[in-house]
Amino acid sequence: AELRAPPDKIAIIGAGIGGTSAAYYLRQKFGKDVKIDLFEREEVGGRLATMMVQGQEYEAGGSVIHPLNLHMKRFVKDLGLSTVQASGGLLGIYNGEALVFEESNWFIINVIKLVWRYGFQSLRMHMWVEDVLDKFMRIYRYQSHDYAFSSVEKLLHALGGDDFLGMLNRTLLETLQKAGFSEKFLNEMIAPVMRVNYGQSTDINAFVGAVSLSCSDSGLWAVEGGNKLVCSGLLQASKSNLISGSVMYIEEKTKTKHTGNPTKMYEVVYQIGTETHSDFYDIVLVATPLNRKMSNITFLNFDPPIEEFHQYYQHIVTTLVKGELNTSIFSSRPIDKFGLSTVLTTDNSDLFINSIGIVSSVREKEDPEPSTDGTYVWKIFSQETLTKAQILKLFLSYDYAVKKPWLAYPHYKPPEKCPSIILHDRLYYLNGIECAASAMEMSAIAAHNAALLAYHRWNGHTDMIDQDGLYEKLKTEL
Ligand SMILES: Cc1cc2nc3c(=O)[nH]c(=O)nc-3n(C[C@H](O)[C@H](O)[C@H](O)COP(=O)(O)OP(=O)(O)OC[C@H]3O[C@@H](n4cnc5c(N)ncnc54)[C@H](O)[C@@H]3O)c2cc1C
Ligand SMILES: CC(C)=CCC/C(C)=C/CC/C(C)=C/CSC[C@H](N)C(=O)O
Repeated sequence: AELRAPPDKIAIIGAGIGGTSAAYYLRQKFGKDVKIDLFEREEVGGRLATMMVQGQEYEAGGSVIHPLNLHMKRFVKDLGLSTVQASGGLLGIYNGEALVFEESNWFIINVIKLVWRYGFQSLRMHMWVEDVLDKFMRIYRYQSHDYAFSSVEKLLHALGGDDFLGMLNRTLLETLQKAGFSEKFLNEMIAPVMRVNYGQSTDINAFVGAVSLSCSDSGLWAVEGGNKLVCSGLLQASKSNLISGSVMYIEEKTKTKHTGNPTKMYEVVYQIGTETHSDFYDIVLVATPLNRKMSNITFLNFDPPIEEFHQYYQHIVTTLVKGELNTSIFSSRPIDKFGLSTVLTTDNSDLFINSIGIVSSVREKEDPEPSTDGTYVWKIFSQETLTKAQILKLFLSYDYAVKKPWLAYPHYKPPEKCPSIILHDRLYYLNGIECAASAMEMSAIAAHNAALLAYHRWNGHTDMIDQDGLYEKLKTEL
């Protein structure tokens, strides 16, 4: 197909995994001559961030990556980074009175325990998640053939039709109830996984529920040295220009280019310290959640106006504590026989935490060495900031407790209506995909899609956008 001259300048707002992977894909599509500016007002990495304590670094935000997250896998390979395993250790589930489930070191014992308590529901649940993941994986084939989608809904529909898209409109609870799962299994096994991963219960949409349950698969991994290294690596590999400033306004204006032609461009107004600057761009990608609390970007004088997004993001606190766990909260067994390295909680546990688990530093290849003094570094997720009294309830003694609050991911409340990807002619929004599910891979998928969409729309390749029947069409192609 005919190609128009590439754009001169592209702006990306936000240098998290979404923004940096967008830079990477835009460079692949538009070539070396396009100037790409990447705006970041805090740290490169965004919600991929580490906390440094006593000379050791730990993941504080996005920490685990699924073995089938193929974009993340590809980035790590292309950037020459190394991986570490991100799961391990034994898991327990606490309901406020007792541990209702305790994992054993022996696979067969776990199977017997699960079948004894829940019949074959655990197996059926894995099959349900696998079915969702199978359809989800179709996106990689579509994207490798350069197909793009103009909305999150169209993207999800292309993966598995009405039923797949319909998962956004149903809660996980109603979906699994309809599929015959028992109240006991939902309360004791499913809700705790939703609490640790998304700070909510089974009231979230069924798609993000499946994504969350996929975290129970084996083979979860992380990037050695910290997941945020992917972002700095992509920034460098894409040869983009990092502008450490905060974007305040975006406005469409007519500019006369060097060719002498009046051209519609976007003026991006940003602040570095107390100084205000501005620059003009042909294409703009917004790679941060658009709401007042998280990005505070105003779209000036657009006709029709660009809608304001009010999606509420879940407040979650990550706390790292080095100390000796007060195991008597969870179990009457002697402390040296506790053996669990993660405890999840049920909705009615009446405990002030969602989860607690031993963490390894970002450089540890294996599980932490057995401790000689009974102390480990524990990562706690809670809805609110933990008080000293609460920490003292959880630990017999502790060396330190460091906290990081997040507006972590959307508060899911199906039916979900996802924000538009195309905000204006050449102005794109990536983070609407989080209304389906928030995860590193989801941002990378949104970034690839936005780069393809921007490229095809720039060149007028409408046949590469929102194609029906892609699955059937690509079945016979390599
Ligand atoms: C505690 C926690 C645990 C998580 N665990 C996992 C996990 O284990 N696995 C997983 O896959 N996902 C996990 N996630 C989700 C995952 O981290 C996010 O989905 C993903 O990192 C989002 O990336 P992003 O680039 O889209 O957004 P962000 O990382 O939020 O990036 C947006 C960037 O834009 C910048 N910005 C905002 N406004 C402006 C402005 N006006 N001007 C300039 N810059 C601006 C911000 O500073 C930020 O750096 C977790 C998230 C949290 C918070
Ligand atoms: C997108 C697909 C198919 C899979 C992604 C699965 C995945 C890794 C989801 C992560 C969900 C999430 C927000 C987890 C937060 S907590 C993670 C972990 N338990 C921790 O201790 O940090």
